Amino acid sequence: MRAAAPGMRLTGITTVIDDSPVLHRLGLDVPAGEITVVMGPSGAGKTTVVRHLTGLLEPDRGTVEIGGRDVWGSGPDGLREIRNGMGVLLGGSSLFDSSLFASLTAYENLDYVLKHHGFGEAEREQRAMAMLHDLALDGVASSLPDAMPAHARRRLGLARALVADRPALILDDIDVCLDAAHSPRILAALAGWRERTQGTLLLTTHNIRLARELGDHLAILCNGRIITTGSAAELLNGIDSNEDFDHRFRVSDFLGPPRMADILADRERDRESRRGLQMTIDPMMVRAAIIGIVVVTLVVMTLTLAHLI
Ligand SMILES: Nc1ncnc2c1ncn2[C@@H]1O[C@H](COP(=O)(O)OP(=O)(O)OP(=O)(O)O)[C@@H](O)[C@H]1O
Repeated sequence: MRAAAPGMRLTGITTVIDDSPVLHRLGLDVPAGEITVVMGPSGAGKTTVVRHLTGLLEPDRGTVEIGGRDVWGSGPDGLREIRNGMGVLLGGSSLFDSSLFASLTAYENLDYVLKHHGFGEAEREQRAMAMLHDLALDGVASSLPDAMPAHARRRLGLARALVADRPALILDDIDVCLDAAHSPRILAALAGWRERTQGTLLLTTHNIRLARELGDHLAILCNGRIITTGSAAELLNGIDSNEDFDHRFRVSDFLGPPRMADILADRERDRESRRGLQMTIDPMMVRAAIIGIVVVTLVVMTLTLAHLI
């Protein structure tokens, strides 16, 4: 039987690390069975949100819920159960970040996860081999993670998160995997996971195209707060570059003083839109509006005078 996809919710999250505020009153809803993409500039707090959701870092204030369960109020056993229900890929490309066992080969790393989730031997072999193939890792099945190139190690981390078809998936900064040669396979593997589990996926990325193609929902995180949420397709419609992204979401407003280049670019855009507006005003319409105002004023004055007399 397929496990139900959990919703995720962060409420009023405030986090201070080394006396520096990182998140402040952050709220985020991740609907069950859908894909939510979190975007925002470097240092905005995306990884910190992931660490709260995955039970790695307790916030100073606020609550984190997964499937209605309080992640930080469930005790060690509860936390373990919640963690068992999710596949996780942490940011960064080091061995530690990818949650891989250094002493196990690529194949054994996947087999370990599958055994932990109670799969029988035949299904373990079938699933591990299929996942290695899907993510172009056949050639390194017998290699230890340390001996692999960083991009392959990263894909193995993703394979580990996907292989047991858990109903929740949290992927921090998968951009590292998304080189031109491998991104179609990665997107296909994610689509396969989604089809099989109908699960909930939260991912963080800087990749606008990926967010638009994959995301149902988009949340923009800036300076430790969610500043915008909505449909990923609608919010990212027509955005092709980081400059477009910054302009639409006014990201630079949240990062200290604005840059002169942005101000000059805004002025130019205003000038252009004024020019566009002037061209769309029809002189006949202006004349008709003035005549209408004069007629209405005369009628009102006549009625007022008649009333006074
Ligand atoms: N362990 C830590 N010690 C000190 N500061 C930290 C630590 N972890 C995070 N921070 C600080 O918290 C802020 C948010 O970091 P975080 O990694 O969550 O941002 P991010 O949005 O994921 O960035 P990126 O897109 O570059 O991965 C940054 O200013 C960072 O320096």
